[in-house]
Amino acid sequence: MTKAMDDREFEQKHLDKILKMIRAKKAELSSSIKSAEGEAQDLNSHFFDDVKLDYDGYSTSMETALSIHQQQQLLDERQNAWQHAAKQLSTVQKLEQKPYFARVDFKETNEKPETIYIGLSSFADKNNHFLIYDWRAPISSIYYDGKIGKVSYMSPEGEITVDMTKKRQFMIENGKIINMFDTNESIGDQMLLEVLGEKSGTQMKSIVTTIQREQNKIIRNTSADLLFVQGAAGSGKTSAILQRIAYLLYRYRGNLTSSDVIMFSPNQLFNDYIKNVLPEMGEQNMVQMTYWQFVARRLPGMTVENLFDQFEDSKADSAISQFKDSTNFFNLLHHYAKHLNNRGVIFKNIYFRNKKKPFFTKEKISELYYSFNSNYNLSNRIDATREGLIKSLNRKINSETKKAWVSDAIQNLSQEQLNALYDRPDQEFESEEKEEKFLSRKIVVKALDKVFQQIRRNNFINMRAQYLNFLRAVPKMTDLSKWRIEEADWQKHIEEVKQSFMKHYIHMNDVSAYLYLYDLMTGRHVDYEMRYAFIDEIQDYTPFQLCYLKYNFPRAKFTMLGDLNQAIFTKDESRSLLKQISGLFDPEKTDVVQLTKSYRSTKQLTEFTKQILRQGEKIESFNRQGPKPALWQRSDDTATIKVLEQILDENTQANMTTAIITKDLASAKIVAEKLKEDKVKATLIATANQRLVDGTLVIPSYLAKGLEFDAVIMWAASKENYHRIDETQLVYTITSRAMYKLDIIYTNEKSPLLEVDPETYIEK
Ligand SMILES: Nc1ncnc2c1ncn2[C@@H]1O[C@H](COP(=O)(O)OP(=O)(O)OP(=O)(O)O)[C@@H](O)[C@H]1O
Repeated sequence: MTKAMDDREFEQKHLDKILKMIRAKKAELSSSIKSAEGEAQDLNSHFFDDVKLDYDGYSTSMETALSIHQQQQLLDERQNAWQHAAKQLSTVQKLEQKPYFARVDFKETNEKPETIYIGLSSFADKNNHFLIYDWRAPISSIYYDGKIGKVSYMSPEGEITVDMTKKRQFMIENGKIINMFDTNESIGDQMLLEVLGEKSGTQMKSIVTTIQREQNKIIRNTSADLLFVQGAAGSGKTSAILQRIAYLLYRYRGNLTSSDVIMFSPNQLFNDYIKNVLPEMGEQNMVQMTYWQFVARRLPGMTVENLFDQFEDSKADSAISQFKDSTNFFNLLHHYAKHLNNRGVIFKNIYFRNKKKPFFTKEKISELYYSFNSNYNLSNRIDATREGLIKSLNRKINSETKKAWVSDAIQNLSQEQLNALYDRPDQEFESEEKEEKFLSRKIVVKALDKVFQQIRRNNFINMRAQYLNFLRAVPKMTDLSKWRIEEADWQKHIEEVKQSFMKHYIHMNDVSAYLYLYDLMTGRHVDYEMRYAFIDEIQDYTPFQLCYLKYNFPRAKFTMLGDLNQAIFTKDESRSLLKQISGLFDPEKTDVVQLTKSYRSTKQLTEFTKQILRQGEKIESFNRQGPKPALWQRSDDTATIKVLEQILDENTQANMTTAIITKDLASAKIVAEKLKEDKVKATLIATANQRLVDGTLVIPSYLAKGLEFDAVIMWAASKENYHRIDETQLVYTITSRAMYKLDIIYTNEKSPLLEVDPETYIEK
């Protein structure tokens, strides 16, 4: 028998032994869950038998309350035991499918040699001896980090160096080892090749078995306040974030829960794409949001410019936008708000019934607001004003009850409405006059609730006018010519903002500033609880937005990941992003990591796509083989559709999912329509709220962010369609979505942005 066979046999035996123990544990847990369930049911059905009921008068007596409480506690304990066992069972069930994926042998100085196995979670025998180590345990780090020989890892007691003598990887299916490799590399290419060779699906997968060394650094970083990751398309940024969240939840278990972690992602489609990764690793998903959701939920009365409009709005790269997106603009707002402490807050009248005569005039509100001491800050001022207004509101109740509308209202009440006003059905009054007084007061208080709510919600501040006032003040606070902005253009811009406000519409480059001004004026409480904030696809955020997120989550540690080469909304502005935001964090606590290797695509595809970039030379390809990209030039639309259908046919035969990526939504609709006419099955993804499905998709570029497909067809890649230099990032984003096969179709001349070494593609 060869040594390899020997080893394999040995490992299979070990696996069988572990599996046996796992199954025994599973049976044990299942039965204890059953009995816990039974007991809880029993308790529940006898709940009131055991509780001493003693209803005396209106309130439950102390003894009854205590008895209910005790019974409840008993139930809760059972419930907890049950929950704990159920969680354990689900872990064990996962382990049963794949107990572990690696083994490392190592020796610590002056200690005996050790062998450990690493899996998705830990598993111990009755004596608490670990048979499987969680991949996030300190010692597991050596599997990801080191080559054979001396290697260090961080333990809770500090750095420990060991001598690693073996590193073995397993592929296990249905209790059988189907493949195993001994490797000297951090993670052997062989294993990675196997994993990457698997077909894509509508759901992202965890990379826990093959985390790369550089990725591991991101995952296990606990020191940085700002961890900034710049990584090529497909270098595993998104994968690393999700693994990092799982790691942090493990590392700080008991202190950190998934609700203390928030992740901002490019769109809803993407959220859907990644939603299974954490649950597969046995963790709960974090709070997930898009920036649009984050701001729009606070402005229910306004329409906030959406992704679609933002993409189609070509003015986005003007000098004015650049200025409004900058940290300078953020700081200007702060200054402006400070000056409001002395004067300048714009108020609104508050009305009640009479639409002509205000209930509280704006002059009176202003007088109240500025009557407070000048060392008040803005938020105290607003609180005091609110209180003052509520006091005067209460004072007005009496005089209001004497008005004619109140007695009219009482006359017109139905018996049912009347009954609802009394405190008790049998309420008695000394006289009719007293009863009328009581009812009048009730009616007035109810009607004034609207006014009360307006005060409570700070609706006496004229926010829109205030924001416009700020924009008007900008030229006095800063020299706009430094931003290449003419005064007249600025005035025109203000007028445009005003017009859109009148239509209750707000642009993306106003919304954060608008909310920030509101927050500064009202002292809205920011979220001190959030401990970790993750921002994926950072290149599509403006410096202003990042400042605003930092302001909203002052205690959170930030992880920002992105590829400045894929900036499809902010375009070239993104280059200065890191510089602009680095000022927000302590430089000592800022770590910047670069990921240069692309794992998504085959060597042929990466070699092609990286040339599209002006600075793409840093991107390394991973040695996985596939066909070269194909360029299809055809003379007219009929011919391009024919080619499209031919490629789809080939891809489907080869069992590949294909995304046809168009520049915008309009052309995606046209393509989908044409395919439908020809009875070719394809799903149009028109909004981010749709679901990803198997089969062929037609999708506009800005919704394809962060996703990947076996095969991509770039539609209408002509010069006419893509010619601006700032569309480079867009073309790169589209083409880098492909894992295995890329076809590019166009009529007439091809886009100059696709001018690359002809050796790297084939023309068909
Ligand atoms: N260490 C790894 N082991 C196995 N697969 C990996 C690894 N790293 C990345 N991948 C795979 O590479 C692909 C790209 O990863 P991911 O989407 O995380 O990259 P990204 O950097 O976020 O890409 P983009 O910026 O283009 O959206 C995924 O299929 C992922 O599973």
